[in-house]
Amino acid sequence: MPPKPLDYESINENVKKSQYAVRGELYLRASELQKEGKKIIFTNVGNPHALGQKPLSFPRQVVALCQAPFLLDDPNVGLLFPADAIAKAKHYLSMTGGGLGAYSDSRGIPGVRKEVAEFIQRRDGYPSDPELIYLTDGASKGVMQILQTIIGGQGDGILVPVPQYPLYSATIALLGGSLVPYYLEETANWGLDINELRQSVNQARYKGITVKAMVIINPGNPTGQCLSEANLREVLQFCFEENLVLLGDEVYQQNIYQDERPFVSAKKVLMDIGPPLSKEVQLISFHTVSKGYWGECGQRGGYFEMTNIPPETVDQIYKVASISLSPNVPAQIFMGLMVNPPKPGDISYDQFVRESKGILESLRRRARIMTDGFNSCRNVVCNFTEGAMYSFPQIRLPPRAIEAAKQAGKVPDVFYCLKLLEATGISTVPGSGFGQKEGVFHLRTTILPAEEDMPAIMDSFKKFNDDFMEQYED
Ligand SMILES: Cc1ncc(COP(=O)(O)O)c(CN[C@@H]2CONC2=O)c1O
Repeated sequence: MPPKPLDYESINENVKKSQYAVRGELYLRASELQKEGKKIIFTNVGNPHALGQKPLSFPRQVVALCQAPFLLDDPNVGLLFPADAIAKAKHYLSMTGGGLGAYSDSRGIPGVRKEVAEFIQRRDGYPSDPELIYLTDGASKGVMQILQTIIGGQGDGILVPVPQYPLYSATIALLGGSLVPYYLEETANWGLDINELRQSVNQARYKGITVKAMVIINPGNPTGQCLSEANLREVLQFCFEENLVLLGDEVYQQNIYQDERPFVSAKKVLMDIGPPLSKEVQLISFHTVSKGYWGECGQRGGYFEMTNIPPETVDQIYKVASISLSPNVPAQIFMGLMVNPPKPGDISYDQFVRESKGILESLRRRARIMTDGFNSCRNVVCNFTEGAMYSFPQIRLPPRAIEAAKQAGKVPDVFYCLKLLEATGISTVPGSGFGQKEGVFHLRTTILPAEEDMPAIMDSFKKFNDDFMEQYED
């Protein structure tokens, strides 16, 4: 009997090649332990609401009214919802062709795309065209669609930072393309070195790979570094010289925990540079409602903006977007609300600022608590989380621990993270899931556990780690 079409040996080899560690072996083991009744702290995913963060009130009020427009006809609606939420709900409902249950335009609701363009203009000080902004089911789907547009086969290479967020490595594998790594320098606070970039591109070309794009994740995941304007100018100049499209993953642009390097978009720096680059360099910028102080991961709202992309290519991207009919409509409203939040003088403005500021200030404190906690541990060093939502400490494993991992048939940092999980219930992602230099080991955790729980979590980690090092050190 020949293998059936969906027998393992029959399925697409690219599917088998793709890996996504954020919900990989550690997550699966943690889920098993949870089922057995062990208390697990899931810090593997940047999923703020799953770790207790409360949603912002205003967006939920607006979307609740959009989901249940009959409430707007209730004479008591004003007793439960502020007037500006009611007005906003009517504003978005008027944009949908039939409410949240109807498909929207495959590129997203034009009115929301216009609000995204206006946000980008306010942020960067340069024009943004709503026709070149597509709303997507989370930034993930936008990234996947653009990579699909670029990668035609094994010969097409994508420059990806290492450590990287495995959406990129997994999607490149799925599409049968080639990942071309450029290593971030941990000792330079995960700095990006143009010479390293050039070397990676040359090595790839030597192997016959056509490097077509470069990914930057700014702020970084898992590394948390924020790129300076100078870094971005170097990167854009590099893309211009090497004929690369720049994919600017900027989903953490609201998550900034230091004042030295505030977020600046690749779009703004490109426009600041001026011609020829500002007219020539192709740039796709991504954003989401999943991060920042919104953390609305489950809503699945995102966008990408296209800069210097030829109309005939935009038409192809539109055609492919049409295959999926419509991005999810409630999430488009969340996106509209994110880029166009309550303004000074609005009834909900004070509450919105209080809630959002509170979340961001707490994240900044938690970034510091976690970094300092890791740096107080034996054989652990950790760069400060300048941005994003993660801490990525280096774990200096003694040779006997590496040997024990080998005996257990595990990659060293997987071995360490499994021991950590079993001992403390802290569920992390091994650094090997993000890529790292040979012989250097890390783990990624989020800075999302509740602030009041953070000291106890760090104490629990320190006890485990120092006992582990005691056990395996010579
Ligand atoms: C750099 C980066 N880009 C895109 C995404 C996708 O976001 P959407 O929710 O908009 O699709 C994530 C999600 N971060 C994952 C999710 O949680 N932990 C992570 O590392 C991310 O970290």
